[in-house]
Amino acid sequence: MRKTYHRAFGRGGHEALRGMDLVVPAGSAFGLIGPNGAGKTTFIKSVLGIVRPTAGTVRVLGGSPEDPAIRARIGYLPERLHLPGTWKSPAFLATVARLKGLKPDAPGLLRLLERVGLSDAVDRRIGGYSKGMRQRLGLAAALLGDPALLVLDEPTDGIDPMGRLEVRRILQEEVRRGVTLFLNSHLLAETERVCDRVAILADGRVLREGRLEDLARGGARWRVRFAPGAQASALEAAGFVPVGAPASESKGAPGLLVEGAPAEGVYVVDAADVTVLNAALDRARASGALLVDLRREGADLEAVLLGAVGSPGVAA
Ligand SMILES: Nc1ncnc2c1ncn2[C@@H]1O[C@H](COP(=O)(O)OP(=O)(O)OP(=O)(O)O)[C@@H](O)[C@H]1O
Repeated sequence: MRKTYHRAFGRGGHEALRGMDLVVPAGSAFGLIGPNGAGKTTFIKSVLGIVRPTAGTVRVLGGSPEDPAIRARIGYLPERLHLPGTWKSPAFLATVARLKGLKPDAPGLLRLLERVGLSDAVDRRIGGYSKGMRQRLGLAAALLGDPALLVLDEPTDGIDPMGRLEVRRILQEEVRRGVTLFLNSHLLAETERVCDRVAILADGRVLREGRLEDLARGGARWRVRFAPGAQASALEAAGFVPVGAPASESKGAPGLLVEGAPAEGVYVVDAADVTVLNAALDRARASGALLVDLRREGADLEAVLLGAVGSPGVAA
């Protein structure tokens, strides 16, 4: 898909999307990340039929984003929310429900407001709401009618950490319900916690796309620290490789290259799943070793993003 914004009264234009190709599997929690100006909002607006691609096609929920029946199954929280300041939230939600072709049901709307943590604010005018409260109201509007697809552009913008936790809980509930979640957030920790797939967009193109496990977490390698006194030979026989040891010296895991400064009691082990990991730990414990710390090796999403788009100076 391509999108060029044409300049008024001028020639040429700005290519916001330059051949973007992306499939979001149904039922996934999909995160779109990338630097400012990458084209994320343009892509979201194309998916929603708000912006028409210059070239290419968008299919959403098996149909066209311009089909009202398809649009009715999408919940959208825009990046910039425009809310009627003199209204109260139940009236606002009732109007959004009507616009979505739903019959507003007052107790249902109050339950929804309670779900997003706004039950104490139903009698106040929206104009007096904080940024976080406005975002929560926007989320409630997006959730109206139990959409099959939730498209959220910076949903936790302006929300405090406790509020973010609440929003995350709601999004996780929705994903468990079978909703497809499409999230654009500059808070990478947010994307990491909520999403199972991620695409990195830069300069109008998808640079990387895949399961978060595969992109970010390095998957199979674990770093383990044992209490002083553990028998190194027994640990190596159990598959643990001391950090800093050249691979050739490793008996337990041939081919495993372990970089880093040698640190007493610190080892890595490759284990494809938790059963293999626990079997290795059982072998270590059987030799008398005591586990002190265990963490998965691998880059976080920030490192993956920087690796894909280069340094911030280059990426901007
Ligand atoms: N209506 C428009 N007219 C002209 N250019 C636009 C328009 N909307 C976006 N652009 C340009 O298209 C490019 C992509 O913008 P877009 O808002 O999609 O990026 P983004 O990844 O969402 O950025 P951010 O993270 O800053 O919100 C930018 O260079 C932007 O200036």
